[in-house]
Amino acid sequence: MKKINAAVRELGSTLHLMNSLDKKLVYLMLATSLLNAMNPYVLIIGNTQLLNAMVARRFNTAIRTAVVTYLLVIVVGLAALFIRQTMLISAARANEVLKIRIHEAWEQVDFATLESKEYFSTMNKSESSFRYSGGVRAFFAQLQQSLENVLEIITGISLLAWMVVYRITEQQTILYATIVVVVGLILLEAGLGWAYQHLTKQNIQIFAALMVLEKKMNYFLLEIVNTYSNIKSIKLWGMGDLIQTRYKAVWREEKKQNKTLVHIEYNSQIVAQLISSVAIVAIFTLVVYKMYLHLLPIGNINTLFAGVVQIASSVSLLVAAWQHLQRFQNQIQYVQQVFAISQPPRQTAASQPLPAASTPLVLQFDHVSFSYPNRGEVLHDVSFTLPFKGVTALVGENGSGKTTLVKLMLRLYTPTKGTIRLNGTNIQHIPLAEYTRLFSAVFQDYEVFDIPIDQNIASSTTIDQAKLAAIIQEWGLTDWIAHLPQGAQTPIGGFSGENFQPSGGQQQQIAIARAAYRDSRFQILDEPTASLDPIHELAVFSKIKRLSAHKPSLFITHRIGATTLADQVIMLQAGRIVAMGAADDLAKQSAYFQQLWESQAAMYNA
Ligand SMILES: Nc1ncnc2c1ncn2[C@@H]1O[C@H](COP(=O)(O)OP(=O)(O)OP(=O)(O)O)[C@@H](O)[C@H]1O
Repeated sequence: MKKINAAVRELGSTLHLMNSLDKKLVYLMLATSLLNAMNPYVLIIGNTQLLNAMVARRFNTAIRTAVVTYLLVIVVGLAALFIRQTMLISAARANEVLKIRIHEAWEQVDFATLESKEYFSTMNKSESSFRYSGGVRAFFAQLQQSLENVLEIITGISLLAWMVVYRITEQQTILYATIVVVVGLILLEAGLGWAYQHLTKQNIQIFAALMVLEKKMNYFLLEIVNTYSNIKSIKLWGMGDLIQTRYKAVWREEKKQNKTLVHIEYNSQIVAQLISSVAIVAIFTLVVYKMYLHLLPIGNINTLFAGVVQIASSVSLLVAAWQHLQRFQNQIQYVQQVFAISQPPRQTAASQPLPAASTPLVLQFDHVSFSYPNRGEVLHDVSFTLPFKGVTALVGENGSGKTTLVKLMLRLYTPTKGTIRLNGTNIQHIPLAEYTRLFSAVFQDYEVFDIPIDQNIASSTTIDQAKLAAIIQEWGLTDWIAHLPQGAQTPIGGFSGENFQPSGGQQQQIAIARAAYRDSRFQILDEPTASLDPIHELAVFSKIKRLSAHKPSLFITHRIGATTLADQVIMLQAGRIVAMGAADDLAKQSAYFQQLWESQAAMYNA
């Protein structure tokens, strides 16, 4: 029941979306279905009357019936054709309108609110869903076909049911035979209905799998062979076969899924034919038997034959149309998701202001745990207090959770358990943009963008030139920036055609300068010296110390020696805090600190 409710709700929301594209589409679809479903039965009933009149030798009535019937069929047929064509033309236009809306939704997405790259895969999927489902035109064509078939089946069954039930009580044998046939049919049809539903589910799953395969192919085409550094590695390391084999496997899988799809559609048709033919044979026998007993006029044999043929063909068409419609339903959800993400997030009533600029700030982790999706917990029940003052070093082995902890602090992720508070207020209740401005953070995977260097540093097109010059000077960027054709205004990368590619170390310097430029209250540096040479590394460490007099900082480091620059040290091991305090104290008290110190000292002495 829940599933049916969900399917009806989804269909309702798709119809709502379609209706917003063109209001007359739904009416055109209803009118076409109604007229098309009417026509076969006008013909069947007209022919039956004609036959009955001929058998009774009432020729004038027969001629009148024939003229009225065929005129009606022609008029209804032409009207249905005209309305259907109008519907398809409107649907084609609505399809373009929907595409434009999807692109507008992409345009409106506020990048700052996105949490993962999943959104971009939703964007891709919303495009592919069009290719796979055939778009608005296909949706209305299938919906109209389904509705028409349902109406035809209902009318056909009503006619047959009438013939079965008519004068049923006049003979005991026909009464019992009818009861037995109807009960048997209900049971059999329930079983066949279940089998059909199962096949439809498989059909939809294959389409979902095909979309995943498409995403993999896109990954290959857009992210692997479209990146020069990858092609370079493929050539240098002779990895062509290795990578290509992997993607040939995707093609193979796609071929396999398509074959299964053909198989399922074939089986669905068999089940559908069984659904209609078993019932038809049983009812046919009953009705012919009634005619033999003179309980029905012989002319009605036409209604019987034609009704049966009509139901059988409607069931077969409905099977195909229904499965298409279900696929469409399944895929249009990506479009709905894109629309949902492009809506501006609603401000919660519980939104709390930041503490006043002069108030000292304290961040408090209270029993915080975190798991990445599809992964076990990587941080376990972490509690500590971090005042925004002095220099804090966060130390731990690879994968111990240092970066994750900092990302939670910055609200790039939300804790799966526990709470992070700023001066007592849950940070989730503070408006995100205001909260984020408290920090300037540089990560290992720092990003510089295809815009001029000065805008990269200022994170804006409005630049305080004096401040910029001081920071460039202070952080040692002057040497190489001075040699560029447009100095600090030189754009980075190929987007602007300049194609200036800063080295890894230069990119990191830009990222650090960006952090220094921002008037934040706290500075976070994730492994700030990882790609710097020893001379720059030493300079950065001593500057962190100097700058921290004005701006409190937290830096993540593997270099245990660098902890001597910090006022306090937090040590993480396998997602738990194992020690916290001044470096001198930890050197005496923490076995883990001593162990790291000794292993690194041995490495430098060697
Ligand atoms: N996006 C992600 N999805 C799944 N697991 C992740 C993700 N990012 C990190 N992890 C895992 O979480 C654990 C902690 O990673 P994290 O990057 O926080 O460690 P770290 O201490 O900063 O490591 P390193 O010193 O190597 O940078 C690791 O086991 C890592 O593999």
